[in-house]
Order: sequence, then C-alpha cells, then structure tokens
Amino acid sequence: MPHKIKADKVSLQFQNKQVLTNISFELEGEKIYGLLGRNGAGKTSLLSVLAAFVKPTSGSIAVDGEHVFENANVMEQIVFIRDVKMDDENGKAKKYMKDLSIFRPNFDMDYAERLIQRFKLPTDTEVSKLSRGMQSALHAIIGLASRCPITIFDEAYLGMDAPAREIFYEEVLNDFMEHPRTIILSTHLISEMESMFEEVLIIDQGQMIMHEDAETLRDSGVSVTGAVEQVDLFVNGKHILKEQVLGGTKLAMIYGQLSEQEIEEAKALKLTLGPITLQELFIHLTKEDKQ
Ligand SMILES: Nc1ncnc2c1ncn2[C@@H]1O[C@H](COP(=O)(O)OP(=O)(O)OP(=O)(O)O)[C@@H](O)[C@H]1O
Repeated sequence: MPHKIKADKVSLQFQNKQVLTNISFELEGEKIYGLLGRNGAGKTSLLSVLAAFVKPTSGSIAVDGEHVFENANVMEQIVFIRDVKMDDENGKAKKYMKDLSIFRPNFDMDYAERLIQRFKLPTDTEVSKLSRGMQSALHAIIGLASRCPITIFDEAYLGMDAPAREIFYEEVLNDFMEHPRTIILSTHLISEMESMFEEVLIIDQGQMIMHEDAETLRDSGVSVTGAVEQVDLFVNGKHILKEQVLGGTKLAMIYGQLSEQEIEEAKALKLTLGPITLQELFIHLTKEDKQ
C-alpha cells in the first residue's frame, strides 16, 4: 500500500537564516518524484525534515497521518541517501552493509551483491579508502537494496562517472517496476534524469514554486524548429526561453501553449513543433531576473 506523505507549512530556520518557508505538498506515493532546485535552494534541508533528521521550526511532515519526527515506526520506512564522504568508516563494504541492514527490515542482500558486481565495487578495500565515485556507488547500493517504502536519494549520484550514473538510473527504474515504492530523487542536473520523473517538485529560495505532473510541465511550453527567418517571425512577441542557431536552422523554446490558429501558422511556415525539456523550464522558473 502506498504511503502518503503530507507536508504542512514546513518552515526551517538555521540561526537567523530562513532556509524553508511555508512548504506544503502531498505525495500520494508509489511514484518517482523529482525534487529540483538550484544550489542552496533548500533541497537537502527539506529532505532532512522529511527523513526526520531535522525538526522543522514550524509546520510538520506526516506519513500516513503520523508525524515523522522522533517517530521510530515511520523512520524505519524511510531511507535517506546523501553523497557524504565516509572518511571515518572502518571495515569493508559488505560488513558496512550488513551492519546497516539490521535497521532495514526489507534489505535484500542478494540484490546488494548483484549491485556490487554491476558497479564493480571493490570489496577488499576499507570503505574509507574507496574512491569518491565508489563511495557514491556504495550509498546508491544501500539506498536501492534497503527497499524502503520511502526511498530518498539526495544528489546521491554526484560522485559517479557517466557509466555509473547510467547504471544507477537503470537500477532505480527496474527496481521501482519490480518493487513499487516512493522514490524521491533530488537534483539540479536535470537533463539526464528528467525522463524518470512522474511528478516534479521545484523549490526556489526555500519556497515550493511548482508541484506538477511531469507531462503537464513538459506541455507548458513548445519547441519550434525551422529556418531562422521563419522561426523569428513565428516567435516574435512570444515568451522565449531559449534560442539556438545551427547553420540556417533555428531552435526556439517558448513558454505557454499555442492556439489552434498558431499551430496552423507554424505549419504554414514549415516549422516543427515539439515539447520543451524540463531543464529549460526549470532554468526559466528559477532564474534570478524572472518576471
Ligand atoms: N546547518 C546549517 N546552518 C546554517 N545554514 C545552513 C545549514 N544547512 C544548510 N544551510 C543553508 O540553507 C540553505 C539551503 O541549503 P540546502 O543544503 O538545503 O540546499 P540544496 O538545495 O540542497 O543545495 P545544493 O544543491 O547546493 O546541495 C543554504 O543557504 C545553506 O547555506
């Protein structure tokens, strides 16, 4: 059964710094959610409140109606994976996992072993001596193999190289299909991951500015490709997110939907219309000088 998450007016202050302001949202669960925000937007802070690592200054987060903070029952349901260095950890990867698995009732050691093979994680090296990318892989393996109903990866892939990130994305998708659960992936590097998200939450300067179905978000803008002059003619007066010229061809991304008449106009100008990327939309929505 999916676990419902409800955040109710969550605010967080560190000393005098307002880090989160009145954040409310509901997640119905068993989906892959993308939490997007620029550096310092408050992603880690929000996820730390959700994982009960930090008590909000005001407001609360509840899972199935139970507040998370200092609630062992709920905390057992949540795994929060961050890309932190493990410089002080003694012991090797398998022992490290075994020790952690005691607190994770669904931990699947066979799956962890398969992931160790896939990521080529050295098992004869002390955890603290693993390279940064291998420490990231170890975090990812623990997050996946824990099979927690609420699985949070907070930029967990940052230390990995491109092939390792590919493995991570593939494993998240495959394991989610086989064991549906709530997976929250926070990132500011969107282009690689955007196809994974079913719903997207965007925070900017500590505030939730968007919570939307990923498809709906992609439909909120249009890409227009064609001959430079024709594209210029068509996008004139529209809200342009990005323009790019390659030889005689131009790609423009515009914000907002087109009317039937505009679609006909585009056809007449021999323009190709397509969806925009979440990345473009994100950059637009979180730009400092946005209107
Ligand atoms: N312990 C702390 N004490 C004071 N300020 C903090 C603390 N932790 C975070 N902050 C501040 O809170 C704000 C949000 O930080 P947070 O790490 O949540 O952002 P983020 O979106 O995860 O950023 P990034 O993508 O760079 O990791 C930042 O301005 C940060 O400096």
